[in-house]
Amino acid sequence: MMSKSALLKVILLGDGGVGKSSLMNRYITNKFDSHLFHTIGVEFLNKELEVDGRRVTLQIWDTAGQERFRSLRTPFYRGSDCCLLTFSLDDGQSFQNLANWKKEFTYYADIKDPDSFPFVVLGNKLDIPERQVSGEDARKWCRENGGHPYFETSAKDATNVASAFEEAVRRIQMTDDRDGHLISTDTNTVDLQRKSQAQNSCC
Ligand SMILES: Nc1nc2c(ncn2[C@@H]2O[C@H](COP(=O)(O)OP(=O)(O)OP(=O)(O)O)[C@@H](O)[C@H]2O)c(=O)[nH]1
Ligand SMILES: [Mg+2]
Repeated sequence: MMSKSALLKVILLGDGGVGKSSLMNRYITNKFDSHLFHTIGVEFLNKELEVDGRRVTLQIWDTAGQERFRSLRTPFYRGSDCCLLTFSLDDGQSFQNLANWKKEFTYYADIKDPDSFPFVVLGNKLDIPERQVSGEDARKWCRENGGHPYFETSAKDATNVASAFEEAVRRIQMTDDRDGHLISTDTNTVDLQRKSQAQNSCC
């Protein structure tokens, strides 16, 4: 039986139109729609995968980036295991807004220690030749804001999409391993008190 820790919630945040829904659709259904409607509120889809020999169910939450939908998306941030901060490489403003997205997420998800929370940054629409954001600037931002991994993706031609989601899983597993979360599951609780008593009576 799978433990609860195998269900990983990953949330996509970023300005309206940067391609969050397209990235999720590309990853889950391997399809791309060039006339996608703006998302209203949130939607989620599950995908089972294996990363580095561990089976997980990835639950991808796609949110509405437009400001007018703020109150519809923020209640769904809690319980996220990883946040994918997304911008569009042909839209400098969406890159400038990454800091606001990180702040909004940290606040509404109630993240106690943002420095150790796994964020992954995605620069999408790599297939569009007219870039407004250089890879160098994006990497610099990631370095200076917590050392986040950075991926340049294209939902249109599928570049790096699977790699980015798999990196999210890896980051969660790294954080969980470090904090020891994977040791404790619903069916197998370790009782430290009892163990120490047993050791005392034995020796
Ligand atoms: N050329 C290109 N277009 C893309 C790419 N990803 C998304 N698009 C297009 O960009 C537009 C917006 O994409 P969405 O996926 O709806 O953007 P979103 O971030 O979900 O937007 P909201 O739901 O409003 O937050 C659509 O017309 C997509 O077809 C990409 O990688 N390359
Ligand atoms: Mg959308």
